[in-house]
Amino acid sequence: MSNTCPNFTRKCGGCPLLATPYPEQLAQKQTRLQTLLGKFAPVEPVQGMEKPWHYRNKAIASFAMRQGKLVCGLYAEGTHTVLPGSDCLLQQEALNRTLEAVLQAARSCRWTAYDEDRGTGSLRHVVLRGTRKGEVLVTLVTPGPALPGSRNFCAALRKEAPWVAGIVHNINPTATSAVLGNREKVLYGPGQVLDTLCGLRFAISSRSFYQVNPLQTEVLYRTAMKLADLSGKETVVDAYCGIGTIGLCAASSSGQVLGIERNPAAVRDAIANARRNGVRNARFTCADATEWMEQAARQALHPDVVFLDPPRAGSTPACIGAVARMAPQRVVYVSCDPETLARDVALFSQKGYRAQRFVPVDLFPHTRHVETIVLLQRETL
Ligand SMILES: C[S@@+](CC[C@H](N)C(=O)[O-])C[C@H]1O[C@@H](n2cnc3c(N)ncnc32)[C@H](O)[C@@H]1O
Repeated sequence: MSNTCPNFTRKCGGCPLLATPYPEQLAQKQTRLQTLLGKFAPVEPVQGMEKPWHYRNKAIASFAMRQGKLVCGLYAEGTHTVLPGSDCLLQQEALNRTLEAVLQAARSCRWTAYDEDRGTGSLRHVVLRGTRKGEVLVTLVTPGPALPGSRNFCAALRKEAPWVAGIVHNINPTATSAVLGNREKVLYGPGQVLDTLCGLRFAISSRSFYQVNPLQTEVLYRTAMKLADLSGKETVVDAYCGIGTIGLCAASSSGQVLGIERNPAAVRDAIANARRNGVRNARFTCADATEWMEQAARQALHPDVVFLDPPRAGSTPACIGAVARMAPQRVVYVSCDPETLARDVALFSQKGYRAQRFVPVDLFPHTRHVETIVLLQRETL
């Protein structure tokens, strides 16, 4: 497929590698990983996608006014200038169609874009979460709680886009770059959508972390399970667990799973996801991963396997130190940033954990990002 994205020349910045053939993108990622991680253990070939298009299940678009008309689209890179359009090559096609339908429904309600300087208008952003079945959760973000005509909006949107399974109104009065605020009101449906990963069903709400590429996430999680090599008896910690996906995938092959996550909405989703899937041996706690690990180490918890899947910034020296004091046989570290992974693997090796192999999975074609899993094995002294 050729680069036919109009925003590529207008520079939304979402896919900087679009002009590079996909095999060449994978080769570049491989070289970078080899340079950063090859000194610790073998780096396996990056597992790419057969069809690296329309994989993203999440879209964030912003509203603006152009010649008196409401428009919606991505920001031009590093700016707050909206590039109108809904034809992204990375987003699921259902999300592109939904963006167009949201815009039409908002125009039919005569809504206008929020103007930060004048404090006028109502619409800031729209966030879409899609499932593999093609259902979509729509979250409209406004600066205040008033959204007159929201019933008409829901009716118009549902008519245009019957696959929309939920509509949420999020209120974000802050002047920061955060898209979503803390207050929400469900306008239509259950306020979340259900997706299937590795045979389990997961509810996703607007504010929870959920991997953006479901096909490749299955490759990632299956690899993580293989590296964890669970026998059915182990105590497993899933740190930075989000909505519980990794821990719940591990639960049927573990004795017990303890999931740790800082975002309360994600923890609520994780608990509901365990119930939804009939998982009885998983518990989820809302806590900072470092604080939880330090306390667990003080209480002499001895997990057999620890999964770590931190955000881009990686884990912390204190968290890694506490994990090492608990002395699990295996640590399976899932990372979306090779630089912080290299830093943390070096820390683990000082604490007696040897990297066995790195398995990279390309969750983000046409971007510079790549996901990598490493198995760290405790060395016997
Ligand atoms: C890369 S996501 C991984 C989520 C999950 N494992 C998955 O595959 O969907 C990282 C998660 O860590 C959470 N997080 C970030 N900092 C944290 C911290 N200090 N303690 C606990 N959780 C944290 C985020 O809210 C997010 O859900």
